[in-house]
Amino acid sequence: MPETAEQSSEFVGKRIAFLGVGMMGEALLAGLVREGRPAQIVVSDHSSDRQAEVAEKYGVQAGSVAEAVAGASRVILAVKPKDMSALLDEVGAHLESDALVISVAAGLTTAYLEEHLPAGTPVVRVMPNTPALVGEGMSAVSAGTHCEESQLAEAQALLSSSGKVIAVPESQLDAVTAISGSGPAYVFYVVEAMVEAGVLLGITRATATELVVQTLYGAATMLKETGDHPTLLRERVSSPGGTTVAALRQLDDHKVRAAFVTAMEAAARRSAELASGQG
Ligand SMILES: NC(=O)C1=CN([C@@H]2O[C@H](COP(=O)(O)OP(=O)(O)OC[C@H]3O[C@@H](n4cnc5c(N)ncnc54)[C@H](OP(=O)(O)O)[C@@H]3O)[C@@H](O)[C@H]2O)C=CC1
Ligand SMILES: O=C(O)[C@@H]1CCC=N1
Repeated sequence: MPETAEQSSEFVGKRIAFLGVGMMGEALLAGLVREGRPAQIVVSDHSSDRQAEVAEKYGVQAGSVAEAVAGASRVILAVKPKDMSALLDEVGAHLESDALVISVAAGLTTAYLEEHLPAGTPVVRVMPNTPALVGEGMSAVSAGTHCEESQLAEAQALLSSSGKVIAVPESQLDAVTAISGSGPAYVFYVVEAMVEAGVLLGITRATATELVVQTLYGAATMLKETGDHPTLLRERVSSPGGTTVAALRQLDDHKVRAAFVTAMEAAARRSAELASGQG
């Protein structure tokens, strides 16, 4: 792996290895690069095309898993759960003794990660989400058995480059996955539906998209900035006998609220299944 003078001296001890730079790996990488740390980062991906594309786009180094892990003080694992066991075997063979391992894989517990890594390895399990790509991510972290407070804080600091970070008990991470991990997909699904409806009502797709996206952004900003309860905010939109109540009655008749609950229960269940190796 080619090294610049800068990378071979002062930055080596702080090197961050990204193993797997698909959707989620790239989203987190983008935050660190925005923070101005590209010289510290080495990426590795199964797909050599993808690895080269990401390395070029963000101006970071690229190499094999062994090259990325050797000399890295932080190792971020962002492969699919089904690929994790093979990756952990490879990582374990090259891991520095004081390296912190951070996994973003859905479902896979800190106990699972610890079991597949050298004894005593400090691990942090994270559930991030893709808005990290634009610095508006939401990550929840839990520490493994050998992870000290300072190492959890280090992981939180690293993730804060791509958005908000909270620490939760690991028992809550399946629920977190159902809420904020998968959450962006529910929002995009609602956007698709609203745009389709707008087109049906005779608005061009471009205009409908602009209307929907800004409405979503405005509503999210109101929720965040006012701190008001969503019920109160919804009631303020709903004039007596008006258009909004007519629409909301249809959503209730179609059991949309209940559908969200059962959908999110399914996501949490699936996260727990991934932990027990079912898939
Ligand atoms: N996407 C999301 O919204 C979120 C994803 N996550 C978690 O993030 C992880 C990654 O998901 P996502 O980014 O969507 O998946 P992607 O498939 O987009 O990315 C994973 C990448 O890792 C590569 N890979 C597989 N095995 C290895 C290996 N041994 N060494 C190096 N690279 C490897 C894959 O290559 P190839 O395809 O060639 O195998 C692929 O490019 C998952 O565990 C997921 O649960 C968590 C929160 C949100
Ligand atoms: O769908 C998944 O399994 C991953 C985890 C959360 C979001 N995407």
